[in-house]
Parts: sequence; structure tokens; C-alpha cells
Amino acid sequence: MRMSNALIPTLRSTPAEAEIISHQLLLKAGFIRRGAAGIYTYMPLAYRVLKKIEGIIRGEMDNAGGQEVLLPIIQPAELWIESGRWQVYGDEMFRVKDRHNRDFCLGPTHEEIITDLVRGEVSSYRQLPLYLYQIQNKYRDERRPRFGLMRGREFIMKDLYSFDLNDENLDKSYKIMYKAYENIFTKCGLNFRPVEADSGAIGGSTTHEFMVLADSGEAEIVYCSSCDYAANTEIAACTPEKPKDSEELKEIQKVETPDQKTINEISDFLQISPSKCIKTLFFTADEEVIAILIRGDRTINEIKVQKIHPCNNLGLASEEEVQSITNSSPGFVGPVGLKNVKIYADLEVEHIINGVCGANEDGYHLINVNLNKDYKVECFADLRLIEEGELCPKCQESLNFARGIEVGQVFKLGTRYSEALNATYLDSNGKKQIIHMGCYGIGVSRTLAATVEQNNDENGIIWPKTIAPYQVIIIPVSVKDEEQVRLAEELYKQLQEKGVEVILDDRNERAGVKFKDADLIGIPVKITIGKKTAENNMIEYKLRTEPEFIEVNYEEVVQKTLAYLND
Ligand SMILES: O=C(C[C@@H]1CCCCN1)Cn1cnc2cc(Cl)c(F)cc2c1=O
Ligand SMILES: [Mg+2]
Ligand SMILES: [Mg+2]
Repeated sequence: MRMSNALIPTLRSTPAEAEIISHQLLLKAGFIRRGAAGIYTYMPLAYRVLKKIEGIIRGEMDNAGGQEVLLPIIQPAELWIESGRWQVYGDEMFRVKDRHNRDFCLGPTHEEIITDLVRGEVSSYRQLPLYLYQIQNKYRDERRPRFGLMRGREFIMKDLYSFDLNDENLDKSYKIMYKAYENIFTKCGLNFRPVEADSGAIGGSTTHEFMVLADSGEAEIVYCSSCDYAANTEIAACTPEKPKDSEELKEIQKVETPDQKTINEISDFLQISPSKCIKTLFFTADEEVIAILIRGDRTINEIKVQKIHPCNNLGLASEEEVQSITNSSPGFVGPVGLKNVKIYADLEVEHIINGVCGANEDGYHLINVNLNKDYKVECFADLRLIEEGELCPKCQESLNFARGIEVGQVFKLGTRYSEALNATYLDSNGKKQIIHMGCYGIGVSRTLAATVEQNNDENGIIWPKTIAPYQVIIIPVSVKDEEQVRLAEELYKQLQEKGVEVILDDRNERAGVKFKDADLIGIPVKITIGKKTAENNMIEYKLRTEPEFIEVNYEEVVQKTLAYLND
């Protein structure tokens, strides 16, 4: 490819709307252009990177026994009604009607479609296990699309679905895909971690997310410094802290606490540690209201609340709802005297002796509050968000906290969809059995962006050589110097003959502009042909990962390049 023909519209300035470095650099280096909010064009360089990432993914999926298909993007509502999910997803689902006014959606995922396909084609145990996958656009009408390709409304996903005889074989498939994912993200040159994750609305049990470590990541993860424990903080298990010394139970008392609303105000006013305060939070779970108690100095974890009280829509109750239940405002609420409200308490609340909580009366709190004597709870569970400094729930060593970009997720679905859509097989005794499923997603376009998040410097992108859009860029310093042009063209030809993906910057531009562009678009090897080449056969050989160039003899360049690219 010659730069003079290439559509690589690099920008001098950084677009203001881009907040994170990958969004800024992908725009500035001419890799993507915005079509609408969360909708992008992949320009030629980005498309080449996508094809490489997809190539690595296909290699591992095929090696794992996957068969590639291409499923419909337009999905009939009937299947989502049959699976019970048509109503579950609200505005996030792009819905369309055809000319006969029939309902469809643009595929946000493909469990229904693939299960419908398999129920029609699989009838015997001999046909299992079966792994089908696709690499295709997905559509999710994100409320706040942002960060460029990181959170788009149209994005590329690889989704594989596994079909097995039983749970035991599903477990094997899960492990095969888990290993394949480790290979994929390693080959892409990413620093990543698989973490235990929340299976969310789709149910099922075990799931792991593959997180690319980056400070701009939306997810927060913990990983142990000494064992293999790693988890999304949404589900990271917390070890309850027990009070050091025990104390005599005292009689409950109502005390006046005018305008003392927050835990810290109460703690200061009553001279009582926040860890002895009982924080009461009210949630609406579908039509019901529930109360959650946690220690005053802790943070609620709504994903864990969802786990002990499964529902479709969980959210903090409004002030009006709190008022109607407790006759008081949020700063003065507590569990004592609560009527027909299910109360769940975090594990640490069980150890609060002579605690403090709101009196369910504005301007008053209760002190010396004790479990079972003054209030009862439905059950105790781990309901809080893990905090820095806490210990590994598996080995009690210290935990590291990091932010991550979720680039993949693997799920054990079990029979969640095969039951709903009646996807069965006849076993070796002719008995009808339900197929056991798993699903395995990779955000392909998100992986491209995450790679840039992790691989950049003040000059631009630093593509790992396995997925770079081109492997080598040749820059003749002056296209007016015939000898430099001849040497550049000759090297360009030699490298191409060896199968190297090389771009020649033949533009009639100042050398400085060419160097800046080469660094910005992040090509791994930069070869500069200048006066020194014409005079004493030396070229400047610079790796994008190295701060300085080295001088290499013109004749050695091809071998040196091949050695670098193949190592
Ligand atoms: O997609 C998954 C699970 C796995 C992920 C890997 C590949 C196969 N699916 C979960 N999920 C996420 N957002 C969604 C958004 C909408 Cl609007 C929807 F209708 C459905 C879903 C939905 O089911
Ligand atoms: Mg998740
Ligand atoms: Mg996910």
C-alpha cells in the first residue's frame, strides 16, 4: 500500500468529544469515524486490525471444535416471547416492524436464534457435543453510548454456543473455551485476567469475564497476590469483620438527633463509631419493597442484593416510598418496628451489639439496638461492596484492586434456553433429554479499542505486531531524491515478496510529518531511507516499542525484519 493512495485521514488536533485515549487516538489516527452516537465506520486501517483479531479468534474457535455460521441479525419476536425475554429488555432492544406490521428485533445476542436452529436439527446424542459460532454485528441501544468503540450501539461480537449431553460435558466445553480465550487474548498481546463474574439476568450459574487491565476500564476487579482468586467486585466475596471485644446488651433508648441525618453526622453527634451504626436502605424489587441493613461505614452491593432477592427490576426506593413505609425521611429510618417489609442484613450486622439506627421518626434515632431483642431479619448474606485492604476470601492474603475492560465473557447456561424452546435429543436408550448449553462472547470491536487503551504513548498507538494494520512502514525522507526513492521502492518490493505487510510513505510531505504519522498510526517497524542510505548504505531502523532507532545495513533489513516479526 502507498500512503499517497491510502485513506488514512490523520488529524493534527485531538477531537474534544473523545474522553479516553483509545477513542482519541482511533479518531486522530484515522481508524474510525462516527456515523451517529455509538455507531462507527471502521476505516481501512481499523478494518485490517479487525480482520487480524478475528483471524486469531477463528483459529482458536476452530481449534476448539467450533463450526462458524452466520445467523440472522433481524430476529422474530416470537422466539423472544417463547423464551420469555421479549418483555425483559426494555429500551435497550432495537425493535422493528416489517411491512406486515410483524415485530422483530435487531439481535443484541443470539441464544434464542441458535437454540431454535439446533432444536430443528439435533435429535440424537450422536450429534453432541456441537459448537456453533459467528462473528457478527450486535445491536444494543445503550442509554449512554460513549468511549468510541468501547460502548457502542452497534458492535462486533464473536458468540459461540455449545450444546452438550449433560452438565458434566458442559463443564468440559466451558473449560475448553476458557483456555481458548486465554490463548486469544495472549496472542492479541493483551494484559488480561479472567475473573469470576455475575451471570446477570440471563441466569445460569458459572460465568467468567475476561478483563483487559486499564485505568479507564468501567469494571472494577480484585485479584489475589498469591492465589488464583480473581473476581469482578460485583460478586467478590467479603469476609465479615467481627468486633474485637464483646459488651453487655443495654436497654434500647430513643434519643433526639435534630437534623443529624448522615452516618457521619450521627456518629459525631452521638460519639459512636460508624461501624456500630446500622444503615437501612430501601429497594423496590419489581412491585415489592425490601429493606437492606449494612454496617454504617460500608457500601451496598446491588448485584448481591439481586442474588438474594431475584427480580426483574431492582432499584433504590424513592424518598416518597420511604416516607410512606416509615413515616420518616431517609436519614431517620431503621429496622425497629418495620411492618410487612422483608429485611435482609449484611453478615456484619449480626455482630453489631448496642447499635444505632434511625427511629423511623424525623429528628430521632435509637441507641443500644440489638438483633432479635429489638428487630428481626429475613436472613443474613454478604451484601456489601468489597473494599481496598480486605483479604482474599480464598487464602486470606492481600487483594489487588484494578480497573478492567470486559472484552469477553463465558457462561454456563445449563437448560435455561433449551428448556424454554424444547431443544432435546434422544439418548442411547431412546429417552428424551434436554440439551445443556453454554455461551461464549468476545467483543471484537471492543478488543480493538482495549488494545489501544493498553498500548499507547505520547506519540500515538503502539500496535502489538500480531494485530497491527501493517507490519512495516518505509519512509523516504525526500521523494525528490531519486536515489532515496529507488532504494525505498526496492526495499518495498523485497519485503512484499517475503509476504511482509508494508506501507510506503511516498507522499510529497516533510519528513517530520511522515514520522509523526507513522508513530501515530502505530506501525511496529519504521524504516527510514535518507541521505545516509544513499551515501553509506545505512538505514534508520526503529521499533515502535523502542525509544531510539538503530542503524542497519540496507542489505540486512529484510532478514532483520523477518526475524523480528516471526519471533
Ligand atoms: O448477551 C448476553 C449473554 C451472552 C454474552 C456472550 C454471547 C452470548 N450472550 C447477556 N445480554 C446482555 N445484554 C443484552 C441486551 C439486550 Cl437488549 C438483550 F435483549 C439481551 C441481552 C443479553 O442477553
Ligand atoms: Mg458482566
Ligand atoms: Mg458481560
